Amino acid sequence: MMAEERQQPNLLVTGTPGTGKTSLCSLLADATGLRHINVGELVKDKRLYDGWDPNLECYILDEDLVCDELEETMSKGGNIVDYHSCEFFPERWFDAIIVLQTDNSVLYERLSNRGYTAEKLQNNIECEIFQVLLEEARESYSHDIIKTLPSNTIEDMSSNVELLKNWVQSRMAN
Ligand SMILES: Nc1ncnc2c1ncn2[C@@H]1O[C@H](COP(=O)(O)OP(=O)(O)OP(=O)(O)O)[C@@H](O)[C@H]1O
Repeated sequence: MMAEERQQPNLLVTGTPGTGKTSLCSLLADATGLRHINVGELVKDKRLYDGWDPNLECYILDEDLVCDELEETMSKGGNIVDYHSCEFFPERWFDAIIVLQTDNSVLYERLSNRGYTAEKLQNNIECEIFQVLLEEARESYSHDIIKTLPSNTIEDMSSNVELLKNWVQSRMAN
């Protein structure tokens, strides 16, 4: 289904682990009534994986299984998808791609608090320094639907929720 046939938009919120995707998506879902889809949780719950990566300490998701699982829901619209990758989703699913960005020192602090191994910590900090998720989004989606938002402070989180809530509402009014 093309974007214009959806009554409610689909958003993707992406960014390096720890930038605040889940926190933002959860608040935005409450504020808009849209459905929050945490892809990491979905993969675990429905076993949509293909093994475990011991280096990155995460499941290796099966992209085809994930896309098949989500197709019907996404075609109806009204979803906020939360995941630290974006290139394997069909381009037609999304009306907006939000890339959260966090300063290295702030991100380091957040990820250290999670008890990550040194290797995982370094991988994630490098991912943020090299803007891996933003590049991935730019390679996969039209640049005019991509928006970067800062996610350093609670004030950032509130203003991001407000901005995206307004965007969703104006989109639905049209
Ligand atoms: N804008 C922000 N200001 C201050 N703290 C934040 C902000 N965003 C998130 N946090 C905090 O940072 C931690 C990580 O947030 P969250 O789990 O939402 O990130 P995530 O990007 O979804 O991570 P992952 O990809 O690993 O699931 C949480 O403790 C959260 O409370």
